Amino acid sequence: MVLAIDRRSHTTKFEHLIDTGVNSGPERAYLVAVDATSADSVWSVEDSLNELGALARTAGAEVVGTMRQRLTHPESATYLGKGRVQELVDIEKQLNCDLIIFDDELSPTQQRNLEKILNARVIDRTALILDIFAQHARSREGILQVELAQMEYRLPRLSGQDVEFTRQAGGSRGATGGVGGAIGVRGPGETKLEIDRRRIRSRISELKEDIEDVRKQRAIHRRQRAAQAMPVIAVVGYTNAGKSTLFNTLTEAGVLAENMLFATLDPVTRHIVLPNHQEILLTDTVGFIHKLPTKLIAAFRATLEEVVEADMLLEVVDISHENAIEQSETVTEILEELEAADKPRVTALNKIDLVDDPDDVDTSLYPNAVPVSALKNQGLDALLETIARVLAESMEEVDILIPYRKGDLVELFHRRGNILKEEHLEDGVHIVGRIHRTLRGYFLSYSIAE
Ligand SMILES: Nc1nc2c(ncn2[C@@H]2O[C@H](COP(=O)(O)OP(=O)(O)OP(=O)(O)O)[C@@H](O)[C@H]2O)c(=O)[nH]1
Repeated sequence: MVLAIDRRSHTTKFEHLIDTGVNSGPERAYLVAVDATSADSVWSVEDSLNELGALARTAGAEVVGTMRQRLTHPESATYLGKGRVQELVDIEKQLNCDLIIFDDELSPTQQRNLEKILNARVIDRTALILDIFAQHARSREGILQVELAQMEYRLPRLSGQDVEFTRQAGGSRGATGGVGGAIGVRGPGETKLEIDRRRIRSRISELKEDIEDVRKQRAIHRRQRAAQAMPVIAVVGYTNAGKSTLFNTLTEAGVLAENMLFATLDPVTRHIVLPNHQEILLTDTVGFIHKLPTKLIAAFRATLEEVVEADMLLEVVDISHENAIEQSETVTEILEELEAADKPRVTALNKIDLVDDPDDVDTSLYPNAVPVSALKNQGLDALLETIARVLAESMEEVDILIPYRKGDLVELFHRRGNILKEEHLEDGVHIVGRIHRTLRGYFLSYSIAE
């Protein structure tokens, strides 16, 4: 995969792993998986292959067949056993395959060995996911994060072929590859491969620095938001569950919604008001996926910090998907990795309009679940009410007397808190109510001692 500048628009774009076939028809992909599932595996190999097929189609390929082999673990040299690899050589000829896509991340050795044996291009699940992320990266932050993950993925896999990268997000600097290029000046005794490695390493450190700047910027934004003291709710969910659509419907924010995996890469935050007049910030995040490459999670740390720092999570589940439960479990596993699984959570069981019998949906399988259709605008009032209720549960009760000269604080309580009792006394407004912990500090000094 090569990064290049789109000269017409002067914006950065990625050249893709899969030829989307505008001129020549889509590339023909054959999918391969090792079935190493055990009794406690969440995903079956069929479901994993189906999903790999959806990913391949999202990237623009046509799926022409699948193969699986039952093994306790993939073979270290060639992923599949020798016999199956030989079978694959025949199949790729018969089916005229352009690509063979493996359902796990291949080690650099597996990749090299398979490339020697097979004629079609060898791609693994990680490279495919990274490619789709690259297609959907919109903001400078998203582009930087995807490029870092791609570079880290490529470094151990370099085999001495050309590495060319000609861009810097934002277009401030460019360097052309090849001998004598701005980065690629050959040092004494250096081979082409060594130069390539050195260039990638130096690009990785540049990217890390840029992403560190992004993180600092985000931390500043979070502090500014904290000063507004509105609870932050992060929208999380499996890719394609309908996060952006729900986010849009709830905020009318116009975030891109596409029927493709990973349309969302960059978090966006919007302000909404709940039915009880409480104000919250809703933040859209990146879609999760089964076998999400760990390098990608690391590269997306700046984005995922929004989830880690949120006060509550709104998980969107595509309840019409046959793997809805597996997808939700995968989301929980990733949240556990991020140490964010214990946050209060509301689940939007989305796409209920596609379910034949909505009454059959077992809402008890998900925390605080509400069936909705983000697209058809169904169930959204109930969802907002549930968010308000769950948020209230994480609020703390206060009993305060606010002097009349502090009218702004009374007003703040009206907007952000739940008032249980309010009376106007001689020396101020007496309020008994619940307020989110982020705001409690403002009112502590007005507490009425027991
Ligand atoms: N029928 C139906 N389709 C929906 C609903 N909500 C979303 N969709 C469709 O599902 C597809 C994916 O929606 P998105 O909102 O882009 O999903 P996402 O979770 O943000 O996706 P990623 O960016 O991949 O994480 C789009 O084609 C939406 O129109 C719904 O309630 N009903």
